[in-house]
Amino acid sequence: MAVREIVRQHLGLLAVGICLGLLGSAASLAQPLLIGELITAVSGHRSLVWPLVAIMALFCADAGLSASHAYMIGRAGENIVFGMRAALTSRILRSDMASFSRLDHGDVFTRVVTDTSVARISLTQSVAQIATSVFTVAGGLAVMAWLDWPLLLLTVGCLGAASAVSLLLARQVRRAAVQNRADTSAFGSGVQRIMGALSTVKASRAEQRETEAVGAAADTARRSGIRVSAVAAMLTPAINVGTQISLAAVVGWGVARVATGALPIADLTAFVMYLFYLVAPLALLFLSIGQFQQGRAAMDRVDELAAIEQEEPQAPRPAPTRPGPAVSFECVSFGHRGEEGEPALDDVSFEVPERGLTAIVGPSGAGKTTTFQLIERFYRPQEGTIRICGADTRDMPLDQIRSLVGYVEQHNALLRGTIRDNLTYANPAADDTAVARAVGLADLAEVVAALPDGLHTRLGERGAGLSGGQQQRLAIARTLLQDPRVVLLDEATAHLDSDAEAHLLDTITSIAEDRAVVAIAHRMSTVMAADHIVVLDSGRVRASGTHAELMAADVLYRRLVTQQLSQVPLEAAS
Ligand SMILES: Nc1ncnc2c1ncn2[C@@H]1O[C@H](COP(=O)(O)OP(=O)(O)OP(=O)(O)O)[C@@H](O)[C@H]1O
Repeated sequence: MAVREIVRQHLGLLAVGICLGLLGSAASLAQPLLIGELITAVSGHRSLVWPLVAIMALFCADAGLSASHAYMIGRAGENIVFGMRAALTSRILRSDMASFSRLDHGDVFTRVVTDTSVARISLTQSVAQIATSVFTVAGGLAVMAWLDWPLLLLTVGCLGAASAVSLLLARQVRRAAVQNRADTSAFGSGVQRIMGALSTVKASRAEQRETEAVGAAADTARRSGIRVSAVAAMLTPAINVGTQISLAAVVGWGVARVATGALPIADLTAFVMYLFYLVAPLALLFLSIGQFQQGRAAMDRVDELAAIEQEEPQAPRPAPTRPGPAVSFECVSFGHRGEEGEPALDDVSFEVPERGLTAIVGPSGAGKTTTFQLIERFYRPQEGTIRICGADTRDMPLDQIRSLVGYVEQHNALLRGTIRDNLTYANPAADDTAVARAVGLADLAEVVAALPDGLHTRLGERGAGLSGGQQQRLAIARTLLQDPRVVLLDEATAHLDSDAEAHLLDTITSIAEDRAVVAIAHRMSTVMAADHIVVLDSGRVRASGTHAELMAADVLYRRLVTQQLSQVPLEAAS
């Protein structure tokens, strides 16, 4: 949803706020007129009661209207920023994986958090300020014309020149602000990057280098920020100089006309007061135009992110499933860079039985992870058909695919929060019995019992607080709570001792008893335990069968196994 549509939803509140501001300006505008009346009453020896009562009433109305205006505008602003953030979050969560993976995540963060704030100021405070300032200035000029139009012409001449300069400056502000938004975002990306790889930075002794690199980005943002301030700072003085020149000219010529009797002193007093009243709204007008221009740069960035390609539209209803293979690939081809690039999978066909463990093995870059990504429908194949439980994934809503398939990733599978939060992430309604069963199946009961707060123990970023093997078993338990028909398991490559390895294998084989488990197998023990093995090489299915069949028939498989037995990680053999 574009920023414009979100603003449209809150236009009512914004309009009420602006109207209150305009009424407040009208109340301010009437004040010099009443003060003129007061002067006339004093010089004419008339009663001062009504002029004083009217002035006090106007002061109070002005204060009340200004406060309500500020509240309404602030409220509309918060509603708009909420709308933008909610829309962006939803667009990101439903974005097409290929499009999302091309984005700089630090920049995405800056757009969602900072640019929305900057856009809010521009869309509410600046717009309201521009409206009330234009009204006040126009109203002031109208009253001044009524008081004495020759003096008004003089004023407009002086102020017009200053306004033209200010408008030129406001355009410069926009240009400088666009650059500053980009520089701030680059700095945000740098911070995000080092936070995500702090241990690598430390292990590589790159602290000083990174301090300098991220510091340089911060300095670039500082410089462009100073440029914005420098140009914006010239806006108010430009208008002030214009008003001061007008004031000197008006007072000089006005006094001369009072002396000749062409202009009453009360009118000149009121005229000069209006001129003073115009200074602040005029300065605010150009300041707000400058601020609005800064916000437009942020709005463009919000709109750009909101336009991120979304996952394909959902099929209206679940496709019927039937007994048979849990997953089948029929002549599937797919390239991460589209049809022109090198295909990651080329004419791939294989089947995964309804129950049991299927291992996918192959050298690094063979296309194992891509196979999982296609089953989860993170990407769409360019050719061929993928079926899950007999249904063509093209006809299935994404929700149906992702509830039938559970995905246990090798890395980054856990989130900050308690162990229970992590367990129930895919099925928040799971009760304690189901949680305990999943914990038992994943062989985690002892681990959880040994923790100080059991299931309520809090984990750090990406599951910090548990070992690699425990993290993966927790991810398996989470998938089991989702009760999928197919479990995709990207087996952890980190070294596990033989006990932990045996635990993990027991877990995998026991869950494969009543569902299909497809494992990207890095360990020989998993490959040997598999009921069915698919060998991938350079994006093609090279062979498939049982361990014994493949040992007899496939030279690559034999080499992979031999190298694994001599302790070389399976995927490194090519
Ligand atoms: N996001 C991506 N953009 C472009 N190319 C990609 C992307 N992801 C993977 N590839 C390419 O697709 C091919 C298959 O990659 P994939 O990750 O599926 O291999 P893999 O067998 O899982 O490798 P590994 O065992 O090393 O993880 C590789 O040539 C890889 O360079």
